Amino acid sequence: MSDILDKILAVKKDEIGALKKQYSKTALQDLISEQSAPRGFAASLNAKVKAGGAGVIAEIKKASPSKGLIRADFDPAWIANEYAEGGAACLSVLTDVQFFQGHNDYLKAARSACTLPVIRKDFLIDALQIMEARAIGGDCVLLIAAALGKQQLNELHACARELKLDVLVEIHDRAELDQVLDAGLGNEYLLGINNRNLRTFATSLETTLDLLPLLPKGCEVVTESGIAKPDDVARMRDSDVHRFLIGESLMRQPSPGKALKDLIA
Ligand SMILES: O=P(O)(O)OC[C@@H](O)[C@@H](O)c1c[nH]c2ccccc12
Repeated sequence: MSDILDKILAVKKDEIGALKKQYSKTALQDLISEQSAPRGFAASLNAKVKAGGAGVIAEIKKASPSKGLIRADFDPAWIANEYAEGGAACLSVLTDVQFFQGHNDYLKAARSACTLPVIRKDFLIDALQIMEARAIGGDCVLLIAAALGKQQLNELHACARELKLDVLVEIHDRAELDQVLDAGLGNEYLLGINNRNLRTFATSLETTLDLLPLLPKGCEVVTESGIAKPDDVARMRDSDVHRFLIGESLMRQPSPGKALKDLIA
């Protein structure tokens, strides 16, 4: 039986086919050369943590396959400003159209509206999509271990670094952690632990807490998904996890910025 991740990846393969028809590598390189230098994504996140705060990647997400429509009143530029004022270190913008009702234009709008660095949140399995991420103004890309083999992970990471993009590598369990550690990425990446299983949608903060003892020393870990209450943040920070990726709980509030402030106060 094919699960949601398989379904998404099948659509991505079609999208990559279309992208290849639309842009040659040189055409994308031309678009990239028109972009300003990426804003330091990891640096912004780490600066908040160094200063003793929570480093939050605040997510701009209209809908998801597990929750359906999350926010009807959806203005990415306005939300980006809310998040910036609420103390976010970085933004995450969903660009997947079919499953998350995202768009590349939402990333452009959010990034132009503020000075925060932005991660392109999508299912990236081809170098062309990494180039596209840079061409639309992304500062960081997500690489999902569950969607990639070791060698692909290594190649896409190298491609991103060459384009001066930061990388968030996402895992969900021990096997994926081993896969990432074996992929030979050096230490130039943020390690995201997704508390949500992308195949079943089951979400538990224990996912992060259980994997912590297995992580290499000095690993810059980001806990992702299901963070909804100040107590969730406190629990993580008590376990020395200071970087967060938070979407839904903020997007559901009338003022996402105020919600962020309250969450990390
Ligand atoms: O809305 P939440 O539960 O706060 O989760 C945000 C983020 O972690 C989630 O959107 C996410 C994590 N990894 C992903 C991979 C693809 C799409 C989405 C995601």
